[in-house]
Amino acid sequence: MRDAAQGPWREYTRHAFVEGLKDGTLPRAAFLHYLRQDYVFLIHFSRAWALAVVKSETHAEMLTAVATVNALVAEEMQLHIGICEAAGISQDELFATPERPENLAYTRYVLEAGYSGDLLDLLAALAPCVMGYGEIGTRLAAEATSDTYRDWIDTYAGDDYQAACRAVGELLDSALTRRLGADFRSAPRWERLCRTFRTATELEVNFWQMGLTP
Ligand SMILES: Cc1ncc(C[n+]2csc(CCO)c2C)c(N)n1
Repeated sequence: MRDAAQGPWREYTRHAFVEGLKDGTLPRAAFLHYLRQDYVFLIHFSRAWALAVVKSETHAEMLTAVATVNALVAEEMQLHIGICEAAGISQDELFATPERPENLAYTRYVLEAGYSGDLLDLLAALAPCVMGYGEIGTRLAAEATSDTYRDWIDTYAGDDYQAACRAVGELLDSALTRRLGADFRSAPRWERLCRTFRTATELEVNFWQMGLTP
């Protein structure tokens, strides 16, 4: 799926916003604006992962989906609350953040992929978010030249997050095999799933771009 999204994948994982996290040149105002939007994003993303529980067909699928819902609500949203609180942005303010159109487009696209499709359609739309941050985290942990955004980088480079990426990868592989067979890349649906993955990747690029314009 990533190979089919080549150009956008590179724009996503090497966006100017990401490079600014790496060398510490990203303005603090842009980072806080991004975090506030991302908090709203995570609310809707949690809903999409809850929909993955609904669309599961096995206990193993349910387990991974429900673990992701919990990680999102209990840990990742908590990270944003903590960083914003330290910057003087209260939780009430955070919750009341007006949603930017780039944010709305992305999360509702993912939810719609799940509403109108099955677990595969939903996972194809969810995967770029999970895997992209995994790639960005490991690269920045190795290449960062500043400690300004070290906490953020360490969250995504850390063992817990990397293990979550592997679990989602295994869920995607097994869900594909179960529904389309071991040779799922030759199935008629494969191309469309790759297109969904690519569109979600493009929406990630727009999200970074939104981050640069508070
Ligand atoms: C725009 C945007 N894209 C991806 C992530 C990362 N992320 C979103 S949900 C989740 C947990 C597993 O799905 C992770 C790591 C983010 N925070 N904001």
